[in-house]
Amino acid sequence: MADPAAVPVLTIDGPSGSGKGTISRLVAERLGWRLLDSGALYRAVGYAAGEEGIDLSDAEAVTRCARTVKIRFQPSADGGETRVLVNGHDATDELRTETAGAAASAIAVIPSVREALVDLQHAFRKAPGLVADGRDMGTVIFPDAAHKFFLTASAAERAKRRYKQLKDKGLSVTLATLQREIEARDERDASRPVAPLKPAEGAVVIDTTGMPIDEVVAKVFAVVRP
Ligand SMILES: Nc1ncnc2c1ncn2[C@@H]1O[C@H](COP(=O)(O)OP(=O)(O)O)[C@@H](O)[C@H]1O
Ligand SMILES: Nc1ccn([C@H]2C[C@H](O)[C@@H](COP(=O)(O)OP(=O)(O)O)O2)c(=O)n1
Repeated sequence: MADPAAVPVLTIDGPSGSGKGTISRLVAERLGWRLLDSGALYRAVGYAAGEEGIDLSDAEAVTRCARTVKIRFQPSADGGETRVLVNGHDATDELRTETAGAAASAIAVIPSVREALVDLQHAFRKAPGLVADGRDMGTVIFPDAAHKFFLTASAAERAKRRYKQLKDKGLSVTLATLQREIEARDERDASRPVAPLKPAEGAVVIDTTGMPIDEVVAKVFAVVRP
């Protein structure tokens, strides 16, 4: 079997709404590489735990859930959004809400939950390459990645982006609440002792405030040069 460590990885970390998912998808498409949306795994565990009636601060029960939950990414038949199946149920719509983001952030502070998801994340590393998006892709999960990026943008701009995204999907949200939730999540993700949100050593930091998506992609490819 080919050595997974020989498969190139490009990591894109950053806070909520910085554009990680969008940029990762575009970069992976252009390189013809696989994609790992690690945030979806944490969201899925938070969701599955909630479905089982588990208190999200019960580290033991949430860890058991993280070890047993079945998460499957299913490309949509019409080329649209990838569906996320959690224990066989299509939970894509539930997972995109800010409630699911907050639940993911809450269970992500539990070290044994993070450990339970490591092998699953490493399994995405398959030829010809992987683009991995999250909080600790460059620092913890793929420290040997060839290219590491960290996207940021002002909290106000990230809240505006998320507001538009959720409104477009028909969800009822307010800008002020979203900005508060995003700032609370930033604070928790960046201050936790294990795998906190921070740029990996040597990561290229891109402040995307006021920068169009194609320009961010161009900045990535200025470094990667396919
Ligand atoms: N540079 C950008 N300028 C404007 N909008 C952006 C930019 N990057 C992403 N977006 C939009 O912001 C929203 C959140 O982006 P997303 O990629 O989901 O962020 P993240 O994965 O970091 O939470 C999406 O609707 C996306 O289209
Ligand atoms: N690699 C990761 C990815 C996500 N998390 C946690 C922390 C985040 O607030 C939640 C949700 O992450 P996700 O990337 O889906 O959220 P955003 O799209 O950035 O809003 O999961 C993590 O701890 N480590």
